[in-house]
Amino acid sequence: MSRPAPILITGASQRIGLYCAERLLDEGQPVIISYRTERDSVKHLRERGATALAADFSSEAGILAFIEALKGCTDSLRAIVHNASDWLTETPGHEADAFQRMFSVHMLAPYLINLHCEELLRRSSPADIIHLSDDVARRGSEKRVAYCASKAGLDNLTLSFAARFAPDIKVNGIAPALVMFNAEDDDAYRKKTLAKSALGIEPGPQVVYQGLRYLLDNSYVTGTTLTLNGGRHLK
Ligand SMILES: NC(=O)C1=CN([C@@H]2O[C@H](COP(=O)(O)OP(=O)(O)OC[C@H]3O[C@@H](n4cnc5c(N)ncnc54)[C@H](OP(=O)(O)O)[C@@H]3O)[C@@H](O)[C@H]2O)C=CC1
Ligand SMILES: Nc1nc2c(c(=O)[nH]1)N=C([C@H](O)[C@@H](O)CO)CN2
Repeated sequence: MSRPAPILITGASQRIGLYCAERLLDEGQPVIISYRTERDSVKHLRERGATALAADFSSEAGILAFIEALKGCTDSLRAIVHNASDWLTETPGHEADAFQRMFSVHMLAPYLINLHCEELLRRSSPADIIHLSDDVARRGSEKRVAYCASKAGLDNLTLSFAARFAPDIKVNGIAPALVMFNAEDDDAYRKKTLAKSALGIEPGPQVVYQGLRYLLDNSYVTGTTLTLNGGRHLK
């Protein structure tokens, strides 16, 4: 039996992307990851048989260089998971740079990778694209205007690519609210953030993998963005 086509997860050197890559490898699914920072986790994924490609999506040139490297290591793809993300706040005097970075990582990279890798996906059946968005796109963010706008744009890419690539490639999104804190998050921030949802928990990355598994396994879902927000919209 031929080896299954690989699943690409971008930004998988840590946290949610790393967790999902590990779970897919546990199931015998070939995995390709992109990473920006060399970490022990990347070495570990290589040791488990994953292909790890360095990539910086903050520029068109960086995105196109990644696409070329990707095409050099596979002739098909089972799925693309656009997970890479920069959670920037705009610092005074650097607003335009932050906006351009957010646009590039969250919109230009998925856009160009989807367009350039369509044929790789069409060599697999079924085939999926999954965009990692953010529940905050639903209502806006006064603290992260550029980040939020770029995630809202990503949600719109889900709709457009779902229409363009149907019926051979399903295109969906996952829009979490809090999944996992960062180490530097202090107790006051953690308490305030947990209180924003009806369920009031930090669920961990497994809830994103459950959403990923659902979208990969379901033949009748496209153009949909799954909400994983603990009922934040109820508060
Ligand atoms: N964590 C959470 O609670 C939530 C997460 N999300 C979304 O889920 C996804 C995963 O979240 P999380 O695991 O916390 O993400 P991280 O903040 O850990 O970022 C994931 C990876 O993105 C990579 N990355 C950042 N900037 C660039 C760039 N310019 N080019 C290429 N890669 C880049 C980083 O690579 P490296 O480390 O190798 O430099 C990083 O490891 C993201 O899309 C996020 O927006 C949404 C809501 C809540
Ligand atoms: N790229 C990232 N995006 C987001 C992160 C993160 O750590 N990296 N974290 C969040 C928060 O958990 C937020 O949902 C609650 O404070 C959002 N996006």
